[in-house]
Amino acid sequence: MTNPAAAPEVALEAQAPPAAAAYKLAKTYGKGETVVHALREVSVEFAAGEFTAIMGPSGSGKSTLMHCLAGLDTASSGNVQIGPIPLNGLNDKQMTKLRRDLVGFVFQSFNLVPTLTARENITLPLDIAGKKVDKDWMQAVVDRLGLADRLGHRPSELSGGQVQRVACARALVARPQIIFGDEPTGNLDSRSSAEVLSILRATVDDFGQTVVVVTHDPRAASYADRVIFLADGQIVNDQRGLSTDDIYEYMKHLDEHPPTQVPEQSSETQSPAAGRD
Ligand SMILES: Nc1ncnc2c1ncn2[C@@H]1O[C@H](COP(=O)(O)OP(=O)(O)OP(=O)(O)O)[C@@H](O)[C@H]1O
Repeated sequence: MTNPAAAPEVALEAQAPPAAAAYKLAKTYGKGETVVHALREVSVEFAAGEFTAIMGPSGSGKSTLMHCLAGLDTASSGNVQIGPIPLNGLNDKQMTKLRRDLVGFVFQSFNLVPTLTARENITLPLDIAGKKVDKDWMQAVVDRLGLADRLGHRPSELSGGQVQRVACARALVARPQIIFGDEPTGNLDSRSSAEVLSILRATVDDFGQTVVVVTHDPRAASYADRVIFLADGQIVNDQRGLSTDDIYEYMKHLDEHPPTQVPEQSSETQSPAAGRD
């Protein structure tokens, strides 16, 4: 017999809004003969609690897409939503507040403040925003990342791996709607890189966090639940459960069938999974 208590949960899950989404997002640079279509009406939704990697050849529009999604850049047309909030029409002040309240960032260079302790670095975004730190949550994050006995140290007194973990804790402690990573492992050796990716993976698995990273590295992308491939400003593939080899093979395929072979324009030419449905 069906458990009647389970039904509402399923219904709620089906209706859960995406953590972030782009609808028909276009970005062009320049005009006339020199025009560059960095994004060609890209539509994509990022489900809450999922880890997505964005891949594609150099110049395919990965960073542009991520920057528009994170409210760091504005598109030429189309819409972006963070949670239920459309970014269109927000002024600079509102955009800054939205980034501060709803978005976490983990960048290639981890941008810790050298004169502050690990604890102060972790709480800095909340302190700037004048918000109270949720002590229990901070403790849970710090414990999970193995930083409990390092909170009084400055970045120069921490190992490279610990610096990365502090940067991840800082992104997590404000409980953002979504964490964006721009090549978060770009400068790291393979061990440190695996550590950052495991942390991001754990934030999704243990805390239900939503994570979206741009990466060139098939191994890094294999930590994700879902991989979106861009070519020539369009989503050309969107799949879940890919191995490093699958991702490597598809990237090779994109190199052998360069972006000029992707048809011009519009959401109809994208992977069905990329559309707003
Ligand atoms: N400020 C800009 N002015 C002109 N063209 C730009 C500008 N920023 C990006 N572009 C162009 O837009 C396209 C997409 O760039 P984007 O940086 O998003 O690609 P990417 O996939 O992140 O590349 P990479 O992997 O090399 O970092 C490229 O053709 C790039 O040259």
